[in-house]
Amino acid sequence: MESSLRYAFAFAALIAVFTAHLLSRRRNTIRRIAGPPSPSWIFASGHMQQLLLPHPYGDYEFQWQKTFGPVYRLKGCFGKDRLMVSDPLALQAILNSPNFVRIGMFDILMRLLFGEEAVICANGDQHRRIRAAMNIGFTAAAVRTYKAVFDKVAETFSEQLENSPAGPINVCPFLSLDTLNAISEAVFHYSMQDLGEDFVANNVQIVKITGTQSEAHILVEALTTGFPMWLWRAGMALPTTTFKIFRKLRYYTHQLGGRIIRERQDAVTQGLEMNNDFFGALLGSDNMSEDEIIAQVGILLLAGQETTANTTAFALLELARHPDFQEKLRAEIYSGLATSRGTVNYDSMPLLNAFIKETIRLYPAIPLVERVALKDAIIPLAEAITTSTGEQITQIPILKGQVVTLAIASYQRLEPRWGKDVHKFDPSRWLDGTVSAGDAVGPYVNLLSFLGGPRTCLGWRFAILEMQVIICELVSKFSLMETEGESSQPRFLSNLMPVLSSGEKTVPLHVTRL
Ligand code: HEM
Repeated sequence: MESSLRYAFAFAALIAVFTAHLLSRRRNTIRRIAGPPSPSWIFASGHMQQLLLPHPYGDYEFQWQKTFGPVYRLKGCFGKDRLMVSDPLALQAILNSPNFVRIGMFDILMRLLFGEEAVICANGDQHRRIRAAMNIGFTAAAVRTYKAVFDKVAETFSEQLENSPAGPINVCPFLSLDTLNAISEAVFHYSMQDLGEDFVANNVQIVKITGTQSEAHILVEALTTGFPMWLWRAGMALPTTTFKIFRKLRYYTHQLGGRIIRERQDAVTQGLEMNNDFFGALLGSDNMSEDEIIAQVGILLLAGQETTANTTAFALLELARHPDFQEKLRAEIYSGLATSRGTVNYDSMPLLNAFIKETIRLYPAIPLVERVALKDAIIPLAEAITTSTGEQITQIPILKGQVVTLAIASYQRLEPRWGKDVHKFDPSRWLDGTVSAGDAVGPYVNLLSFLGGPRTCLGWRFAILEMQVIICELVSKFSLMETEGESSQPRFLSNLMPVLSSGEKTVPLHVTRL
C-alpha cells in the first residue's frame, strides 16, 4: 500500500513537471522566432560554446545573422531560449528601457569588485544622480584638459618601444599599463608609482583572471549566476587565489579612495583651495556621499584600462596589415602637426578618425552584453522578420525573465548600415558616404561599442582622445609591420582580445624608428 502511494505521488509529480514544462513552452513567446537548430542535449551549453569560444570571434554568430537576420533565437545553457538582437530599433528600445537590466557573471563581478554604489552597479535614481555628478570629468571640455597626460603616456609608449630589444615587440603589455597610467594621472593625479607596486601587480593578475574562457567556465557560470548576491559576497571570504586577488583589489581601491578624499579635505582645513580636479569637484558638489565617491575609484581605473588597451592594440595590428594606409595616415599626421602651431586638432584629420571608427566598429571591446526583462514587454523592430511559422512580424512580445543578448559586434556588421564587405577592414567606408547615419543608437557615430542609452560608457570621449594621441605619436615616429607566422585574432575573454591560437594575448609587431 505504502509503495503504491509512493508511485502515485511520483507519477503526479511527473505530470506536474511535464504540465509546467508545456505551459512554459506555450507562454514562451519567442519560440516562433527562427534560429539555428538546437544542439544535442549532450551539449548542456547549447549554442554558448559556438557563441563565446570561437577564435576569431564571431565565426558562427556572423553566419547566423546572415541566415536568420538581425533577431534570432539561440539555445543557452540547459535548454534556455535566448534572443540575439542586432536590429537597431530593438537595441535602442532595450537600451533605453528601465525594464531591461544587466545580468550574468559580468554583473556579479562588478558588484563583488566595486560594490553596489559604483556607477556601473547602481540603479534607478541613484545611478542617475551618481552619473550626473561624475559626468563633470567626462564632458568634451573636461576631456580636452587631459590632453597633456595623454601626450606623456604616448611618449612613454614610444620610449618603451624604442628601448625594447631588437626583433618583434609585443605591444600588449605596454598598452595595458600605459592605459592604466592615463586614467590614474588624468582622473586621480597619481602616477603609477603613487598607485604602488602591489596595486599594479594585483591589477596584472586581475586582467589575467578575467581573461579566461572555456566550456567549463560557461557551464559553471550558468549554474552559479542565479546564486543570491549575499552568497557571492560570503564566497569572497574563501581562501582561493582568485578571491584573494579580488579582495586585494577592493582593499587597494578603497585605500586609494580614502587617501584622495583626505588629501582634498586636508587642503581645505589648511585654508588652501580644494584641488579643483574631478574628485575635488565631486566632494565639493554635495551630490555624492564620501562612500559613494570612494566606490567609483576602482571602476574608473578598470573600466577604461583593458578596453582602451585592446582596442588600441587592434588598431596597431590593422595599421601593420595595411602599409599603404599607414603611409597615407602618416602624411596626414605630418601635415596636421606642421600646421598645428602647438595645438593639434585631431578632429580635423579625416583619415585618423575614419581609421579609429573602423577599428571600433570591427573590434568592439565588449562584443555582446546580456539583459533580462523585469516585466513583460514589446520590442519593436526596424526590419520585419519571418517567424518559423512563416508569419511576418515587426515587434516581438517578451515575457518577464526573458534573457536577451545585445549583439554589438553583429550590429556593427549589418550591411544596410555599414555598407558592403562589412567583415573587411576598410576605413574609406567612413569617408565615401557608405555608412548610413540612421537613428541614434550609440554615442559615437552610431557605433554601439560604447553601448547606448542611460548606461552609455562614461569614458568614451576619454578613450577616443587617448587613442587619437597615441596613434598620432606612434605613426609619426615609427613604421609598423606585421611579423611572419601566426597572426593575432580576436577572442572574447571578458574583453575582445587579440590572441594567438595558444590563447596568449599578443600583438607582435616589427617596429622601426623613422
Ligand atoms: C575603447 C574604450 C572603451 C570601450 C569600448 C568601453 C565600453 C564600455 C561599455 C560597453 C560599457 C557598458 C557596460 C555595460 O553596462 O554592460 C561601458 C561602461 C562604462 N565605461 Fe567604458 N569603455 C571604454 C573606455 C572607458 C574609459 C577610458 C573609461 C573611464 C576613464 C570608461 C568608463 C566607463 C564607466 C564608468 C562605465 C559605467 C557607466 C554606467 O554604468 O553608467 N570606459 N564602457
